[in-house]
Amino acid sequence: MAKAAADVELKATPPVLQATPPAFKRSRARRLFCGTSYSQHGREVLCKMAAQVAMANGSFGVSMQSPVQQPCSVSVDDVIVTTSPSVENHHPEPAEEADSPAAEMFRSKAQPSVGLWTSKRDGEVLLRMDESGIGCETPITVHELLLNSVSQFGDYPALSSKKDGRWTKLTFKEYYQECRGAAKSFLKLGLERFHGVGILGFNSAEWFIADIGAILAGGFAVGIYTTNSPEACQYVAENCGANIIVVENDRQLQKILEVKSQLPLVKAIIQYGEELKEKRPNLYTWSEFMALGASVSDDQLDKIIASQKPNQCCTLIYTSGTTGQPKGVMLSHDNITWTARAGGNYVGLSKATERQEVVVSYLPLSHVAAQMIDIWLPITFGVHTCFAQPDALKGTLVETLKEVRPTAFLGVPRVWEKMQERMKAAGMKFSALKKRIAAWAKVVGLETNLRRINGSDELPLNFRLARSFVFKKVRKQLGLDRCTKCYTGAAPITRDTLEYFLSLDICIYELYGMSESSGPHTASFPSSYKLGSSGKEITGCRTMLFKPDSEGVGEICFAGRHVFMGYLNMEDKTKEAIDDEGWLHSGDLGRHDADGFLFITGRIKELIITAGGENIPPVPIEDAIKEAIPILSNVMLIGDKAKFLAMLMTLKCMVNLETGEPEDALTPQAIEFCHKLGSKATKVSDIVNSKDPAVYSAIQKGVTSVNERATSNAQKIQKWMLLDKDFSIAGGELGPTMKLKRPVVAKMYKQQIDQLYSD
Ligand SMILES: Nc1ncnc2c1ncn2[C@@H]1O[C@H](COP(=O)(O)OP(=O)(O)OP(=O)(O)O)[C@@H](O)[C@H]1O
Repeated sequence: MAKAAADVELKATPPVLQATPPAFKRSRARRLFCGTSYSQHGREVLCKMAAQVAMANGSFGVSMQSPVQQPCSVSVDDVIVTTSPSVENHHPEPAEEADSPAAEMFRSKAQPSVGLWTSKRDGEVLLRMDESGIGCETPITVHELLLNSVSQFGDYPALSSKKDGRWTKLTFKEYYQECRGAAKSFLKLGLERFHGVGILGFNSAEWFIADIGAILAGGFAVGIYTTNSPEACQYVAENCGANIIVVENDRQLQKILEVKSQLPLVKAIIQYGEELKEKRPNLYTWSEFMALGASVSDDQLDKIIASQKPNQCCTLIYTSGTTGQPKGVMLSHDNITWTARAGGNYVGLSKATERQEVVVSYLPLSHVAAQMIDIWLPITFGVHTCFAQPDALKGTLVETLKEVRPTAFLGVPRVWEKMQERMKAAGMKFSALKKRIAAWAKVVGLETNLRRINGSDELPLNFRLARSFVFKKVRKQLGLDRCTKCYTGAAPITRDTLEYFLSLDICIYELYGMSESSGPHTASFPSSYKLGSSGKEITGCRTMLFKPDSEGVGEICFAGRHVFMGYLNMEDKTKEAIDDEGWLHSGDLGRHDADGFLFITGRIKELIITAGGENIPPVPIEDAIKEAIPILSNVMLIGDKAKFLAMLMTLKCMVNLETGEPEDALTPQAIEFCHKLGSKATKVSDIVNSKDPAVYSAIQKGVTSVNERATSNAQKIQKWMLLDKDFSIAGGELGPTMKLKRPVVAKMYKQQIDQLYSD
């Protein structure tokens, strides 16, 4: 039996117990813990954890004595745990003998001091270990997570893809082998340690395999938004030091080729989704790429895998830039593996061995939410991921949902809103009788579900009837008939949309978090739900409301093992995000209710501060306007440093399914709205060019009704303008998760805004 050792260093600084595995000491691939503990119990936990990691590295039969206060040795059957009082005093001893190549790697990577954050690509951080519970579980790497997954779910289906009308699937075992294969090929192509593999394309098995392959090969997995311009792709590729770019198709390839001459570090491009239109040096098809790794040995790859540490970066998530230049959010192995475990446990995901969950992968994978839901939770819990078609968001998503019938589904608010709009439009075509039944069912559905949220478990007869004859059919038509976990996240959702789905007996649970928290921070689920709240912290995560006002609203700050490592190459931005005590400042405003539910009330970065000095969060006003005037698609409140508030508005119009561009034709729902007012308009231009009196006065009426409810005069909308084109991702006004890019809109429509304030 191999002897192993782990060192534990302790420092008496409240409030968190931190530990960072591993560095290297003495003759074997041992791991070092730098811990901060403020209690005897904390020290015990730290020692236990060190022992666990030592065990994971090949030592068995651990038993422990209680650790003592000062520098000490805790003798363990196979593990020697040494404790000493200060992290700063630690200097790793040089290796005496190099008995494994992994040891060699560890030695060269040992850092004299590590903190809670870093902005260096090869940096390490202290892990924010808890004293007990899930927060003190042994940190693992992505590779260790994969091995766990293979041993538990090896033969279960992991990934299913539909091509030319046929589904093909990979089991967890096969998936793992494919990832290893991709890792070898990346090494062959010259992927360097802590350098990026940029992945630019729609969700597919190849996307996942490239992502994980990049990590196993010691690089960074870096999703690039498919909506990025060539320059935005260049920014990300340059920032992460990409050696390799993986693209889906010729359209994405052309973007990279356009900027390739300015990316000297890029050594190869791989295209996975369609055949190459032309051959070029260093351009590979997916199968050519996968074949390259044949000459790389398992041993070579295993050495690199063995050198990886849970507290090192493996993934970069680039923020979508709704508030400025995108930042590379560095996520460590532990950020990903711990958050997936903690988040999945919290919302009650079942393991494949009990009941296999199924999800549909369609949201942009460069976003942290999609990576968590589609890649990391599935690997942790053995979830089966099925890929939607590339035109999912242009209309085919529901077809895939109907076919796959997922058990869990995450939609960003805009996805739920679009579903709501389509269902309303379809409802308009119902016969009078069907319309009456639907209206009755929705009233019953909402009333009953609101009562159930407030604790009632009564299911009255009318509700049961509505469920049998209406709700079940609706769920089936949406492909959500098996789905017990419907989520929204990534942006605020309106109460109107939540209530609409609740009236159809679909309760949408909220996830709240950010890239910097590896995805989720709070979540709601059936027994922990309040309408309009984003739930409570995932077990092991903590919230602090910074500088709360008289109503208890303060900046939401996070702590826990989900907090990111830092922004790549952006030390100042990192220091702005993580304060001296280690709290991550989200920039969001929120309050807790008496039961501990978090309500998000706005974003500091979005606050409008009028010339009169009043702070106004725009979202509640915008939501109220959209609810009062259903023909509106997008609205943006403006008035920063101005004397009064004004609003830009767009109308609901059809979208070109190919380009995603908004068209001039109004949606059937918008046309119906106009007809009810006596307007014959069928196009956006009909309304805007003629300032259609019926529509304009209906909008003014809605604005006036919202103004009447305003808490102060400063919160009233004094002027508004209808734009002749809806906002869109293609147009640049919306981010990839369909979040409004306020600074971009302000710039694009400067002339119109100036006009509002000059008249
Ligand atoms: N459930 C939710 N309700 C309301 N807002 C949410 C929710 N989930 C996430 N958000 C918002 O999204 C933000 C995190 O977004 P993310 O990390 O994806 O950054 P981004 O939008 O891509 O980029 P940027 O930082 O440039 O805005 C949160 O800070 C919060 O404002």
